[in-house]
Amino acid sequence: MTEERLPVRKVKVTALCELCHGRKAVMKRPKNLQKLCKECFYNVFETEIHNTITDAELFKPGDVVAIGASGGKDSTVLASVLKTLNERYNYQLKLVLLSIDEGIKGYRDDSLATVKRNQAQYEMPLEIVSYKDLYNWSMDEIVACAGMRSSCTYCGVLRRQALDRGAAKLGINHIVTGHNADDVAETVLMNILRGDTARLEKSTTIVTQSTGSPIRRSKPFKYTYQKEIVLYAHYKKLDYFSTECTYAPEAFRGTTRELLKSLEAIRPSCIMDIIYSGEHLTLKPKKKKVTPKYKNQKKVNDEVEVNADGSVSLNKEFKDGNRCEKCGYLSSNKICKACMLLAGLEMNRAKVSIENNASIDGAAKLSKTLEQLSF
Ligand SMILES: Nc1ncnc2c1ncn2[C@@H]1O[C@H](COP(=O)(O)OP(=O)(O)OP(=O)(O)O)[C@@H](O)[C@H]1O
Repeated sequence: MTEERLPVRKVKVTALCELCHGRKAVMKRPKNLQKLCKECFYNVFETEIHNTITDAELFKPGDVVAIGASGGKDSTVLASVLKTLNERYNYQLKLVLLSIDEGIKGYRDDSLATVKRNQAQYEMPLEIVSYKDLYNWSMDEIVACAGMRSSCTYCGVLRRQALDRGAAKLGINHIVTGHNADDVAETVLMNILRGDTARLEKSTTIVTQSTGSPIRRSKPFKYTYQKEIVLYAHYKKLDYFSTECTYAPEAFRGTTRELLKSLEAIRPSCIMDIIYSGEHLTLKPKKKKVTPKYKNQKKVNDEVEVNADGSVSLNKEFKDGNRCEKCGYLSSNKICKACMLLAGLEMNRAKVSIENNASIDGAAKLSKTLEQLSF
């Protein structure tokens, strides 16, 4: 996520807070340009998140909830606000920090140091799960093998499963993430621009769950502006890590983000308006699948269906609770997405190793390597 300058609009020193009418206003609230003092800002910011949580009935007393903690501003503010609300409204939650170490030198190692400090500051247990341990690949190795272009695709799929596995290891079935209103609006816009109606339908859902997984994910910041998260972290002096990921952000998302920022500058409410539009979109019912013309004509390849993302689904008898044939983790597909990507990487690594060996020792070494290959 692009790090931005502190989004405080200048307010005349004499202006009073429009909520308490007693204290001096120190900012114009990014969401609606209301002039507020610090205390009233904290209050509306936290109360809106509390309302999101209660309206969507995200938690129930006694829940153990894992906070996806990257050390960045969103998840750090999320940990801080959830701790505050849990105490203020007696949610009776047990909060745990769950971090994924993707293995990105100079980035994730530093941000994990922040999460470790947060662990002490917020008095929450911390679990760290690494790509290297789970998949035997770090992101640095993946990029060295597959290049920068698709790094976000690999990282997204692997992180999703890593978070699920980390939560499962702790016996937790609810993960909250710091995805905010800007992220949600950006996703709606991106799916409209791509004509991706299947994803568009789901892009504003506050609670999601992968097929086959018992673990729910939710976004308590669904209606929280990124600029307000930055302001809150700044005024509260929260300890967070603010460096960009070493690898390039997904190009199309980056462009959509810029578009959204330009729109927000002209009309701050457009972030909420896009989310509202996404929530109220009604899509045409999907066309029914074409069935074979003749009763006795058997569908070719009845057992297996290849999905748009390259993964393979079994026929309808393959139900939730099934496991990936390669890694054994829960998956509604025969081979889970992570294993599909990793298999592609292994093939690439083998290819690179063949090419390297060929240049050193020539054809004899190449045929020897080929004999050893098994996919
Ligand atoms: N390495 C990680 N470990 C645990 N959770 C993560 C990790 N990376 C991302 N997340 C979760 O996913 C959310 C969105 O991640 P994204 O990569 O979009 O970063 P971001 O918007 O900059 O968030 P943050 O400021 O929290 O880093 C984060 O707020 C966090 O809850």
